[in-house]
Amino acid sequence: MITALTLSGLSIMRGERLLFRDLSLSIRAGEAVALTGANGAGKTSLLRAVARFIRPEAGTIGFEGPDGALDAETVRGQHIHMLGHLDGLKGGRTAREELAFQAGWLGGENVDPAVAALGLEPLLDLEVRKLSAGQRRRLALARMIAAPRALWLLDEPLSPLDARWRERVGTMMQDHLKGGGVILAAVHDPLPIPARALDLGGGR
Ligand SMILES: Nc1ncnc2c1ncn2[C@@H]1O[C@H](COP(=O)(O)OP(=O)(O)OP(=O)(O)O)[C@@H](O)[C@H]1O
Repeated sequence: MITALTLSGLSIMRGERLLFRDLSLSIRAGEAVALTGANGAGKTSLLRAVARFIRPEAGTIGFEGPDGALDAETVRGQHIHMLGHLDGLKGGRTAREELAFQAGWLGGENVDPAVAALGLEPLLDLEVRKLSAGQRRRLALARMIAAPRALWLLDEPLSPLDARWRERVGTMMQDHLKGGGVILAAVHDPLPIPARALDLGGGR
């Protein structure tokens, strides 16, 4: 469990460009933050820094659990789901195989609740490469139900979803928060749940 995520004095560079500097934020269990900003402002880069895929130029990213500070590598290995806009799925597997693989790799055992929550039953025998963008996104989201983890880092999670699935995934997010989860989501459209806004401003 993560009780708080704290960013202090964070600066991130990509290439030669400083995307933002001196960013501070604290998110507690049960809270969602909607990260906004223009194209290129650094939303994805911030999510990737929290997931430890890239190193900040300055500042710290800290995680707390019920017994105090959590080691960042443990957090990355056990407590984070990162959902990028490319979904991270293998095209040649069936949806059933891919979900079983991803859930198993992340330590999830029973995929049935995830299949039901994301309405995947009719899609399970299709190859991932044959799924539509919204169907792929639902498959990608299913791993977060199949292998529960506290911190959801979501990059434009709802963008390919139709109105019905936006609403259902909104309910999933709300359930995650009620269970003590934390959500940091990069968005261009408002999230369908109460969320604090953090605007990274102009990009290029
Ligand atoms: N690997 C990289 N090397 C150099 N520059 C990069 C790299 N990845 C991203 N950038 C640059 O960093 C800046 C921020 O990119 P990022 O993807 O974080 O923006 P974003 O706010 O998520 O944008 P969008 O709304 O378009 O998704 C962009 O100008 C991009 O070109």
